[in-house]
Amino acid sequence: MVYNKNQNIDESSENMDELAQNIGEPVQDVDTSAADQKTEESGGGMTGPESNQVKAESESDQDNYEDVDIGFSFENTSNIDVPKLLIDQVLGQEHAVEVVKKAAGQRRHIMMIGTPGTGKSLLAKAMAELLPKEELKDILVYPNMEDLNNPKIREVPAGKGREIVMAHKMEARKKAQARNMLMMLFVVGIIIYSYFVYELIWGIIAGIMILMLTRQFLPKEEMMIPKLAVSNYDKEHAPYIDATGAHAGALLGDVRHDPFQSGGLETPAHDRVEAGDIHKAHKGVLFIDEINTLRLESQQSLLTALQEKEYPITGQSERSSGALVKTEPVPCDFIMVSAGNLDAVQKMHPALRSRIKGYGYEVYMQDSMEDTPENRKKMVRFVAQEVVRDGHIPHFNEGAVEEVIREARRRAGRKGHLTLKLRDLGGLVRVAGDVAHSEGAPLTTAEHVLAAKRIARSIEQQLADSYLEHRKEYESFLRKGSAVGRVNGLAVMGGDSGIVLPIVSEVTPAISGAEGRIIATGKLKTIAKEAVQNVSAVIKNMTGMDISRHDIHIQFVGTYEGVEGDSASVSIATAVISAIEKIPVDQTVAMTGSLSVRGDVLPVGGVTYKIEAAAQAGMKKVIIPKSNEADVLIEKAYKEKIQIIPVSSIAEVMEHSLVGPKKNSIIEKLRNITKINFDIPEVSPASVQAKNLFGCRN
Ligand SMILES: Nc1ncnc2c1ncn2[C@@H]1O[C@H](COP(=O)(O)OP(=O)(O)OP(=O)(O)O)[C@@H](O)[C@H]1O
Repeated sequence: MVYNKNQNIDESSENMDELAQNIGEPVQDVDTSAADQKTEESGGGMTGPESNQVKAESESDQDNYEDVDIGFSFENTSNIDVPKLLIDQVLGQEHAVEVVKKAAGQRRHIMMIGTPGTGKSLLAKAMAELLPKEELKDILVYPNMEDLNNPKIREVPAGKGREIVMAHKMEARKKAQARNMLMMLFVVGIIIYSYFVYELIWGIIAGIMILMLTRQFLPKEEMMIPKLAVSNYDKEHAPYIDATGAHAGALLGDVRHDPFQSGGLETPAHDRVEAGDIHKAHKGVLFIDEINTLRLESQQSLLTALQEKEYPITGQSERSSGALVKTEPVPCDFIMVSAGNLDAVQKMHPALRSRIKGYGYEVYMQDSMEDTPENRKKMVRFVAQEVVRDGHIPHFNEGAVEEVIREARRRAGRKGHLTLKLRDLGGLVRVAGDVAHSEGAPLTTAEHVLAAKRIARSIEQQLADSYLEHRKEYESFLRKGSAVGRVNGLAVMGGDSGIVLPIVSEVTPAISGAEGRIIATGKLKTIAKEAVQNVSAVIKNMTGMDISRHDIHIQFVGTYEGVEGDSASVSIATAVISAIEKIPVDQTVAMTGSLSVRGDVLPVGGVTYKIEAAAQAGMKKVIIPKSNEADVLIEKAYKEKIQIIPVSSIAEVMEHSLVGPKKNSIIEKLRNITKINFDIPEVSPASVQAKNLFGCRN
């Protein structure tokens, strides 16, 4: 089934030619039609004999993008069975599922590393369902008459704690009632006696004083009632406690401050004890996302709790009366599921990491799965699950599910894969359902999903649109003609929104006698800075240009949020070479690619989003790394707007981006140096994933 997706395209890009103006750099109007014709003849911009074949292949890929063969027919997702157990609802994380099942049986800790929204907390919840309910316990805090500041702790079977507290309350009430009755009789006796022997007023005064003294000195039954610190009454399964971002008190337990402390109005110490997440997770699962954000002291205490399986509760604030109180050790035999990205591993307390390594499993979460009939079926089930979980939106018909799968392909960013960033995809399902619901439609259809795609745009996508509008309005990038030292680079924001990132270079003589410098501006972060250094190596070593007495300025225009990643290195190299050699760059071309120090163009992330951004911005051609070619899944309407040029080397980049006769000599130079190794080694999906995890975005 094919739907018209043209609604998604920003139509304003139609009139962009009128807007192109000279900004800062001298712009030359160059007739590029000859070059266009040449690229068309050579098979859509590719050079070499395999170009026609590649074109045919990419066409068939793009057709695949349109067709979604689920392999079976269904009326709507209400006909799809949703598994009862959460573990059976998890998609595409077979390894993690296996580990969770194993770890639940052996009570082992797990660390899950991977992209947000791929099911880490879902798996932790699923693990809690797998733990035996019979082992659950309640935890009671009792007063310790020998040392009131050291309350006693008792562990009882789940549900029993509530019964014990109720029994104590009943007992206390009965005792209090009997005592009060006796006291009343005594006081009435005194008043009557006074009335007859002395005067009534003395009897009333004596009665009030006796009542006050009794309140002060007689035992207070309420104070002896234990506190139910952890209750598992009526729990369907073992507890799942999410301690993400918890402060020390919430994580390890706390003792509340008592402003009265004495004089009969105080609250007994045991009654002020509050269990922490580690105690509430006793016999269950404690989930901590971004564990590295916990303070080091909290991580240390967590480690003690993991080792000892019990941890006393004390007041966390030194200035509180709660700090005087410390309970007996409180049981906390939980399974810890920690999660995060690679950063979490690096910044985590080494002893805690080593404990998990030694007594548990580490799992790397997948962020895409193969686009097979089996997995497409799972995607159908996913949509059904999300509809059921939401509980308010109408079920999806077959066409709507196909549209969701199409989007899953696009978001995967890898040929033949479906995304596993399912939280975001679930968001699309919910918005589509909301659209259908607001229209009163009985089922969610493909049109609702398409409408949802327009509505449910991430902040980054909206920001990217706003950038594009501003940049068009203020002509921050050119879309016509050519300019020296100016390149339309491409970047990704937030993982799913492409933007045009203009890069400008200028070469100026260095201060007399001083060594030339490379000055890059635009809030560059570590990898981007390194990329600039590598590019300078390419320029020095490969072109043989003498730049030792020149300063090379590289400016990333309008990058107020900073730049990270190395995928602009091809654009930087082009801008700098253009500036040094005074060869103009075709401004109808946008480009992305990582550059090796040998001049090879290496793959980058987010290539589909970048191409779409280039098309939306009005570019005519986009240069991408050849090894990313298979990842391109752009929507049909964009395909008609832009020509994709896959390249393997910097020489090819120059061929397709520089204009004018002077370009041939530089291309020749670059070709001679890079021809030794034109074949780029296949990049493993894992390395691209790792790169994404480390946040390489531009
Ligand atoms: N692999 C999956 N299978 C089925 N549903 C999933 C999967 N991954 C995510 N989801 C859906 O997305 C929701 C959010 O996922 P979850 O909170 O588990 O992600 P996460 O990896 O823990 O993300 P974060 O690190 O941001 O907390 C789940 O409740 C579920 O609806």
